[in-house]
Amino acid sequence: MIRAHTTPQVRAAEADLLARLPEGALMQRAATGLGYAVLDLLGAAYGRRVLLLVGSGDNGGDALYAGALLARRGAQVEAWLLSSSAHEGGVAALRAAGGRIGAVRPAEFDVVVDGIVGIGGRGRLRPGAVAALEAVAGVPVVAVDTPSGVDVDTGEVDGPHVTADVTVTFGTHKTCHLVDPAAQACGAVHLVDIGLDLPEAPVEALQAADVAALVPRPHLDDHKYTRGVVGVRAGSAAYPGAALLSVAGAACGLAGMVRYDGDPAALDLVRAAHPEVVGPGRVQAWVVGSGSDTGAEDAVHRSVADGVPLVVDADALAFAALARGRPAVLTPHAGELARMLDVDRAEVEARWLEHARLAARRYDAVVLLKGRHTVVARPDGRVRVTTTGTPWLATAGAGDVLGGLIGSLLAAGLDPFAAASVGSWLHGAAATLASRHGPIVASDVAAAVPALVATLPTP
Ligand SMILES: NC(=O)C1=CN([C@@H]2O[C@H](COP(=O)(O)OP(=O)(O)OC[C@H]3O[C@@H](n4cnc5c(N)ncnc54)[C@H](OP(=O)(O)O)[C@@H]3O)[C@@H](O)[C@H]2O)[C@@H](O)CC1
Ligand SMILES: Nc1ncnc2c1ncn2[C@@H]1O[C@H](COP(=O)(O)OP(=O)(O)O)[C@@H](O)[C@H]1O
Ligand SMILES: [K+]
Repeated sequence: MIRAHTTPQVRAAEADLLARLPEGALMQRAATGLGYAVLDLLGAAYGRRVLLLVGSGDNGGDALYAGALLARRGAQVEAWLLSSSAHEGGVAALRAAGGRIGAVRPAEFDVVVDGIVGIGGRGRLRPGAVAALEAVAGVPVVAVDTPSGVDVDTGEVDGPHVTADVTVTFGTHKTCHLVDPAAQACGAVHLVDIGLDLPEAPVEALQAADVAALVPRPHLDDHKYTRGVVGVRAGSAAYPGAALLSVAGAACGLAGMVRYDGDPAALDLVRAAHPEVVGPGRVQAWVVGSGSDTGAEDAVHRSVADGVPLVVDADALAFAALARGRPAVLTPHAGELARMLDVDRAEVEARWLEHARLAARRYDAVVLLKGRHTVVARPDGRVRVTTTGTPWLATAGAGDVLGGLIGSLLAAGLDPFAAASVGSWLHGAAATLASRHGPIVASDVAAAVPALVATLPTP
C-alpha cells in the first residue's frame, strides 16, 4: 500500500524522531537518498552539471547536502539561492565539497534540483522562484520532497509550479504525489525511508499485493451462488451497447453468475455475446444506470428496494439520492459529479479530492470519481486513489465496463470501498495490459481482466 500522510502528521512524526536522533541526522538521511536518486538519473556524477534551486528552508537544505554529495563525486554543482537566507550547514557543506554558490547560466545544466520549497510552502510561488523556473525551462528536474508550487495536502495547483521528471520524497508519500493535478507534476515518485513512525493515512493507493489480498477467489467448496450473483440493469433499446459493456465488466469471472434485467432486445444481444448470462432473478448486487435512458429512475428504485449493494452509474446518478445510506458505489466522471453537486466541471477538475469527499458525505455512499487518477472516497473522508491505467483508457464505454466489474466484486462480498478501489485498480491495470502502449476499446479492457487477475501475486 502507498500511504499519503498530511503535513501535520509528518511534522509530528518528524518531531518525535528528531528528539531521538543526533542533530542533522534526519536531513542527512533525506539528502543521501536524494543525492543517489539524482545520480541514478544522471547515470554518473563526474563532469555532470547540476543546478540547485535553493529556498530558505530545510527543503533547500536537503538540496544543498545532496549537491555536496554529488560534488564530492565529481559533479559540477552550483546553487542558486532564491532567498536572502539559506540552510547554513548545507551552504557550508556544498562549499567544502567544491560546489559553487552564486551567478549561474541555467541553459548549461544536465539536471535541476528543485529545493525551493517542500512541505513548508504557503500560497503561490514567489516571483523570484517563478523567474528561476522560467530560466531553467527544458532542463530535467528532480523535485525535493514535492514539486514546488503545488499544494501538498490537497493535490491542487494554483499558479506556476515545478513539473518534475522525478520527485524524491521522504518518510511517506503526500497527497500531492497521488491526487491530480499535482500528481501529474511529480513525474516518477521515489520514497526515501527516513524512519518516521506514522499513524493511519487518510489517503492511500492500492498496490498489486493489496489487490491480490482483497480480490475474491473461489474456495474449494464454493458453487456459483456462494460466489455471488451480480445483476445488471443497464442499456435500453436506444443504447444496447451499454448493456453489452456493463455485462462484459460484470462477466469477468469474479462473481459466480451474471443476470441481465433490462430491455428484451438488448437481452438478445447480451445472450449472443455472453451465453453464460441469465435473465432476471435474485442477486447479491445490482449495477444500475449506464445507457438506461428513461428507465434509470425505475431501475434505481427497484434495485434499492432489493436491499442489496449497488453500483449507480451514468443516467442513474441523477437518482443517486435514492441510494443514500445504502451500501452503494456511485461512479461519476467529473461532469456527472459536477451535476450531482451543482458546481462547474472545472471546479471538480481543479479540486478532485475535495469534491469526491463532499459527494461521499452528501450522498452518504462511496463515491468513485473517474479520471486519470480516479479518487474513491468514503463518507468518513477516507480516500483511495487509483494509479493504474493508461490514457488509452479514455475511450467510450470504459466506464460501463468499470461499473460491471465493481458490481461483480460487490456481489462476491467486498464492501463498497474495497469493491470500488479494487475494481478501479483492476480496470486500469487491465487497460495497460490490453493496450501495450497502443489503442484499445472498452471491450478489450474487460477481456484482459481474467489474465490480469491470474498474474496477481498469491497472497
Ligand atoms: N518532515 C520531515 O520529516 C523531513 C523534512 N525534510 C525536509 O524539510 C522540508 C520542510 O522544510 P521547512 O519546514 O523548512 O519548509 P520548506 O518546505 O523548506 O519551506 C519553508 C520556506 O519556504 C519559503 N516559502 C514558503 N512558501 C513559499 C512560496 N510560496 N514561494 C517561495 N518560498 C516559499 C519560506 O521562506 P520565508 O517566508 O522565510 O522567506 C519558508 O521559510 C521538507 O519538505 C523536506 O524537504 C528533510 O530534510 C528531513 C525530514
Ligand atoms: N487520461 C486518462 N488516463 C487514464 N484513464 C482515464 C483517463 N481519462 C479517463 N480515464 C478512465 O477512463 C474511463 C472512462 O469512463 P467514462 O468517462 O465513464 O466513459 P464512458 O461513459 O464512455 O464509459 C474511466 O475509468 C476513467 O477513469
Ligand atoms: K521542492
